[in-house]
Amino acid sequence: MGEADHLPLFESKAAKGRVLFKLYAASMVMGMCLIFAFRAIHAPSGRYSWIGLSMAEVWFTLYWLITQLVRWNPVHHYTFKQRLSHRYEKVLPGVDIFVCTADPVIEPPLMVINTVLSAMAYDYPPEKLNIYVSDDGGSELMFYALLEASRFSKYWIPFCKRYKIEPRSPSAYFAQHHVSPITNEWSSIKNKYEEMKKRIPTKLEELTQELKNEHRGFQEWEVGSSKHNHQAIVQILIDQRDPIAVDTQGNTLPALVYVAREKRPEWHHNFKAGAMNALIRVSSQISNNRIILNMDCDMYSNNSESIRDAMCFFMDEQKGHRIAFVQFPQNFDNLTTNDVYSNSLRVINAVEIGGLDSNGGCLYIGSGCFHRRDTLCGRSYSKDTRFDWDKENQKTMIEGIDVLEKACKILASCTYEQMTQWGKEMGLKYGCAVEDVITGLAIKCRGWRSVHFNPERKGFMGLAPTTLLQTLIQTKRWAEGDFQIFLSKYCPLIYGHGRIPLKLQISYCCYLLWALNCWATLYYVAVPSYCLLRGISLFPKLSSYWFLPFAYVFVGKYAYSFGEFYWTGGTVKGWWNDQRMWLYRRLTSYLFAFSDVVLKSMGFTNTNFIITSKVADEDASQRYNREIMEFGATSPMFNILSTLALVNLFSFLKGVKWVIVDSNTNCFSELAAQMILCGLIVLINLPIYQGLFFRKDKGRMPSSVTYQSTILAILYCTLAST
Ligand SMILES: O=c1ccn([C@@H]2O[C@H](COP(=O)(O)OP(=O)(O)O[C@H]3O[C@H](CO)[C@@H](O)[C@H](O)[C@H]3O)[C@@H](O)[C@H]2O)c(=O)[nH]1
Ligand SMILES: [Mn+2]
Repeated sequence: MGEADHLPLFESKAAKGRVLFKLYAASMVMGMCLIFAFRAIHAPSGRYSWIGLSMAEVWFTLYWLITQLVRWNPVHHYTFKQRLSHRYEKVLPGVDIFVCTADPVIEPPLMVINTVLSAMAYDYPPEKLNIYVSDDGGSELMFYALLEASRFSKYWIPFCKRYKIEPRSPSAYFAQHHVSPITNEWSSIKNKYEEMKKRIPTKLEELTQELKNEHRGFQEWEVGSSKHNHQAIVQILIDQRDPIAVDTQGNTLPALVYVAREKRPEWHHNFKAGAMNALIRVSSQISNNRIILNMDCDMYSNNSESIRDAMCFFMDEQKGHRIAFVQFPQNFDNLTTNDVYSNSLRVINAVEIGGLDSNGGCLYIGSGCFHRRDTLCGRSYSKDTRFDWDKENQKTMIEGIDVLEKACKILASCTYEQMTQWGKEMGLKYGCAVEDVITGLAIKCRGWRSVHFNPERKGFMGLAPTTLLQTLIQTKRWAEGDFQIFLSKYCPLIYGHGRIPLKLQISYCCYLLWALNCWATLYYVAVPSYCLLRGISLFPKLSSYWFLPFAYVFVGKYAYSFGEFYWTGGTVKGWWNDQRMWLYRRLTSYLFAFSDVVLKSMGFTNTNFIITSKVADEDASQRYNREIMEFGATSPMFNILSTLALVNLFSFLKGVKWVIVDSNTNCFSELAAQMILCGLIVLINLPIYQGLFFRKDKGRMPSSVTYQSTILAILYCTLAST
């Protein structure tokens, strides 16, 4: 072994500028202490609004402290893929790639096969890749699309590899490269893609018997079977042992397997976690690769080297044996310039998760995560854990394809998990809306570490929701799942005690306590405006020294958040939108998440998983591209947002009237802070007023919401003024 053989396969660097950050944090803490001193010294006796506000401030401070811990010492990792290839090219482990889809209408098969094709074209020995598609929609349309993809891959993979193109999802590639750089072959492959697109039916009626005759697999769909009621279907579309399973250059193709686990109305299917567990079992029968990559159907591979990146972590001689999973950030390619719904997860990806990583291991957040199979299946870490990568452990199949498929069907049946540890100690955990976060936490509590890897060229690109309601519902699912974990036996502060570092336990709370944020925020939005109407002052006078800490903390917090957002590549307007969305999320998603968790713990509701739609109608997507906020649906969430926006508008106007019309400057000085607060809330809510009163398009606020919230707001204000 030469000198070079001892160099690590990855290195980690701490972020710079930490001293400045720590000074800033210390000064903020001082500011906050002064605020509490003011609250204590000036507390008017028996005023509940004051006590409430103080409590809200205590909460904000506690939560802010957690967010600082998450920012304390972020690390970034860098991989050395050449060293990997130099040392291990021959013994690179096989990878099973899981793609989950659940509904052919809101997750169009064409999108799914683009994800599949991008996975098949990874820069990795193709004989070591196995792609498994889990179709919870149990749809023949999906199956047909996959059949087409298996044929197209014969052309697509050699094309990708010869010209080293990126990204390797055909639709994303052609969208980014309008003009051909490589003429002839480029046009021919593009034509093939377009033809394939035309052949894939979008409606079941278009799937003719003639098309179905192309593959024996269609016989698996029994008469009367539906999304929620059908037998297990496992079809190996590309069998690597088959001599014809080669691309146009004669290279082996990655294996491709279609799986629709059995669904019966009387059996709970446990959403994505259930699908993943079925895939873990089915794949163990077919390829049993040691590394598993999970991709959501809407998230294609944007970087053909990601598998090699992940291997640099797993195969590192020094630290690799303890790493259970490598999570790539989730990036989105359908965001608008200023990201109206703040879906980019910009700061979370660039700052927070790296911080969690240094505090003991990042979160598992679903799509874009590489796992070791055994850790996902419940194995605990022990000091002697060592992996022998040289030992070839890919399964060599001897069974015929029919026998294999039959065996797999049993593994994908409803009854298989009965009386087993699946969903508990094995595989992904059930019963939580964020199966990923809870599973990742449990893995870390078994002694493993994890890595967050955020390379220059993004690893995965997905679709973010494109309407306000979809965004809020998605956030609600996340906040609900997270809060559920906090209240469960897996609460990191208890379950993690002695198992993971304390700073990681607390860091987890940054997300697990999202839902609780609703109360303090709701209070801050609803009560100061109420008191403004009554003429009750809740903050120090403008001329008082006590005003300074408030101003400092407020400006400091937002200036910092702006800097962070801007330096991680956001725009000014994007930051403003981000602030608005945080407010809306707290006022609606978190509130509903909180209530649902409480109701669930009392046994009134069940965990649900509302799948985010990946399609939007023409009209709505035009508005999305123009960054016009989309309301256009009735939802109690909109009622809350509109009512609060109006309440603040009325209070602000009343305050302005005092100052300007009545020239009551004394009153201004007393209530200035509240007026500023209301004024800012009004400013940030401009899109709501537009949606309520000024817009004519289909995306405006439904008139029922307008009426209801106006009446409510007027009632609230009348109550305050009397
Ligand atoms: O019954 C179900 C429901 C969903 N899915 C799949 O789960 C994935 C995620 O669903 P989506 O509606 O796109 O949710 P997102 O909020 O975008 O997903 C994020 O949040 C989820 C947890 O809430 C994680 O599982 C995901 O990996 C993460 O990207 C999709 O591929 C779905 O097809 C299933 O396979 N079966
Ligand atoms: Mn998604």
